[in-house]
Amino acid sequence: MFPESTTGPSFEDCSATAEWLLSQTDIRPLVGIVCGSGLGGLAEMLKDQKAFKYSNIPNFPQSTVHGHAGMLVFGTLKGKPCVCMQGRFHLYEGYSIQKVTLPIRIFKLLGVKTVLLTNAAGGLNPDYKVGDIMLIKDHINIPGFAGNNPLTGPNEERFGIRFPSMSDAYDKELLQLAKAVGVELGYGDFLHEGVYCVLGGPSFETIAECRMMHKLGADAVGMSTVHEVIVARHCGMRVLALSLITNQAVMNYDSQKKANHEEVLETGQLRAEQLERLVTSMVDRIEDHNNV
Ligand SMILES: O=P(O)(O)O[C@H]1O[C@H](CO)[C@@H](O)[C@H]1O
Ligand SMILES: Nc1nc2[nH]cnc2c(=O)[nH]1
Repeated sequence: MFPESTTGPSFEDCSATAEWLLSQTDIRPLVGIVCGSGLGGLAEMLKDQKAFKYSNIPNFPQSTVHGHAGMLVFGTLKGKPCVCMQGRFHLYEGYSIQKVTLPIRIFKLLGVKTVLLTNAAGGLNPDYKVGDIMLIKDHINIPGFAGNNPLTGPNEERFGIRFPSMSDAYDKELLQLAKAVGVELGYGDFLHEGVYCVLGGPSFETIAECRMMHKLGADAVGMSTVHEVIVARHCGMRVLALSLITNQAVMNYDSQKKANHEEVLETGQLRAEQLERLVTSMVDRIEDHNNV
């Protein structure tokens, strides 16, 4: 028997939420977008919007973090039906890891095929500058090392298999496409491909932890995304994820710098337009791409 804390919302709970949402809108989304800290402006690009406050959606958690508005927005982007989370959930908010990732399963039940995840992250790679964009090619799941994985508990076969692979978590074709689109948009100078490391937060990292993560092969660090990727891959959706490098992780003992959420949100605002253009162009091309 699994302890209650690892059972999470049931398939029936997820279905009830998805059915409720589908009864409220005619939009049948194929792309699901998650906005990172300070990146909620992405949702405003959707046309013909139908927006739901998280507090009005059955079984949905509430956003508690500044920079995460707490709205689920349906609409079209370049004519493509999308659903966008303006605000995600994090482990440090006190939600179970199953609750943090519940919206991803709801995406699946809404009919989403491709998930586009964004986040704000600290740069560990010394070549990265504040404002750079990193396309995520792989991750290091530190909470997962300690058994905190969103698939812990009885496996729900209606979503996926017990032991999904993660070596193919980040869709290679979508990564190539994102790189090409980034270069077309003139972002080549500040676009990277790298490894994202997730921690539980909410405290930022120590200097020793930053050095360790960099030595382990991580290029950026954050407190989200990876759990969503695992759940999305478990139920067979394709994933593209990107980090906006909102601050440089502190790696030296003589540095006076301190990571802070205000800088994270400010950098989000600074790069909002470019990020919106990248996401819009990707959504525009994803369907063409899927049809190949
Ligand atoms: O990953 P997102 O949701 O963008 O948020 C990032 O920004 C917050 C810290 O400033 C943390 O929640 C971190 O994970
Ligand atoms: N853990 C972590 N999350 C972030 N989110 C944005 N910047 C950072 C950072 O430096 N560290």
